[in-house]
Formats: sequence, structure tokens, C-alpha cells
Amino acid sequence: MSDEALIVLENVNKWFGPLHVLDDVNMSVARGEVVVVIGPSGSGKSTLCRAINRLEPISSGTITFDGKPLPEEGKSLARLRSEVGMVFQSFNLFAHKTILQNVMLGPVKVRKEKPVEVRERAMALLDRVGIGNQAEKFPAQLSGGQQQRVAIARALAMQPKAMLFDEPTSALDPEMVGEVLDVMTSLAREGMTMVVVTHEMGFARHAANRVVFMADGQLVEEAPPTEFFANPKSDRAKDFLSKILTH
Ligand SMILES: Nc1ncnc2c1ncn2[C@@H]1O[C@H](COP(=O)(O)OP(=O)(O)OP(=O)(O)O)[C@@H](O)[C@H]1O
Repeated sequence: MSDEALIVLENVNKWFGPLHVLDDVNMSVARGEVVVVIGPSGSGKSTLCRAINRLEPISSGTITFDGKPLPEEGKSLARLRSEVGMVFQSFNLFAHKTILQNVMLGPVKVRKEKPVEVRERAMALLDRVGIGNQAEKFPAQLSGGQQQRVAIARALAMQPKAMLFDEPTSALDPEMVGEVLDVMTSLAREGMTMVVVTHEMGFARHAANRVVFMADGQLVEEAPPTEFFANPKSDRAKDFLSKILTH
């Protein structure tokens, strides 16, 4: 992990009508850092993630990525989206395309890369997430855990500088959670910059450099995982942890 910041949020606010969903959020993610965002339901974690690649416009404040303010539209927005991969709770694969076509689509259509070159990279990524032998199948023929691993390969095919994960295992059957977390852990170990919204505290403990705790749209506290889990400072974090860890 370097000291250089890749993602910086300054005084970010987001309102949905009267609802103050991001309340003056300041946060910086270093190149190669893995930040896990946790907090109660409705605390603004997804909105934070979506704001970082402009899926959600913010009401005020600034977000910079790799030294540049986030673009509003046009070519630079497309470039930002290809530099920041996003993996959602629902995998959103194209049902009528094969697994390999799903992974190749972004580089070929968005970045106009040559299919022969992309194919090799896509196959290597599918091998890496353990799906190489399923490349010619269609999404419905794969389990949820396999589809989510394809979604990760699809994001990686764009060779992103950072990856955002918004509850990537919440929609999975429990026995498939581990296989997705394993892929994410290996990415983290290789130095990918990651912002991960998750309720998987094991992943936070083992893979995060820093845990950020949000409540009511505010970034309440942040610390390295060993420190945060051993000694949460705020009552809200203590309360949240006591509930989640006893389940
Ligand atoms: N498009 C929207 N329009 C109106 N309100 C919204 C919209 N998206 C989110 N919200 C509200 O904003 C608040 C924060 O939502 P967000 O999804 O960011 O929280 P979260 O911490 O990710 O919650 P969860 O853990 O349940 O996914 C919630 O009260 C939610 O209902």
C-alpha cells in the first residue's frame, strides 16, 4: 500500500429529498488499500459506494479519483467507470451471452480492444476465479457464487485501478459466500485498491487495512481491523458489533 491517495471524498453530502444520506463525509483511500465499510442498514454505505463512480450524483462536496475530480458526463465518465470496477449484490450478467462473452464485452465494446487480445485476458481471468471450464456456458447454468465470480472477472477485464464491492455476498446461499470472499481476499493480497461494503466481519478482519464504521450517513469512526474490533470507540459501533457478532 502506498501513501498516495487514489480516492478522496471531501465534505460529501447526499440528500434524497429530506433524507440526509451522506452527512459531510471525508474519507481517503490510498493506492493498494482495502477499506471495508460497515454499519447498520440504511446508514448510507451503498450510496457512498455508488457516489464514488458517479452512479449516484452527490448534493455537495468533492470526490477526486487519481488526482482528478469526478466527471459529470461524457468521455471522462466512461473512462472513470472503466477505471473503477464495481461488483453489486446482484451479478447482472447478460443472460443471453456466454460467460466468456460477458467478460469480453466491456473491453471490446467500451474500449474498442481487439477481441483476440481480450479473449486471452478474459480466459486467464476466468481461470483465476475458478470458472475457466465454464466459459461457454450461460449465466443461468452457473450457481450464484460462480456468477458472482464471473462478475468480478468481468470488472477485472477492464483493468481497473480500483474495485468497489457493494454487499457482494448478500444474495448468495451461505455455502457460496466463501468462494467469492476467497477471490476478493486474493485480490486484496495482490494490492488491488478496494472499497468493500459488507456484513462479512471475517473478511474485514483478515483482508482489510482499515474498517470504516458508518451510521446515519456519518463516518463515525475508522481504524485498522484489529484495533476496531478489539476496541470500538463509539457507542453506536459497540452496539452494532454486539448485534452482528451474536448472530
Ligand atoms: N434512490 C433513492 N431514493 C430515495 N431514498 C434512497 C435511495 N437510495 C437509498 N435511499 C435511502 O437512503 C438511505 C441509505 O441507503 P443506503 O442503501 O445507502 O444504505 P445502506 O447502509 O447501504 O443500507 P443496507 O445495508 O440496507 O444496504 C436509506 O434510508 C435508503 O432508504
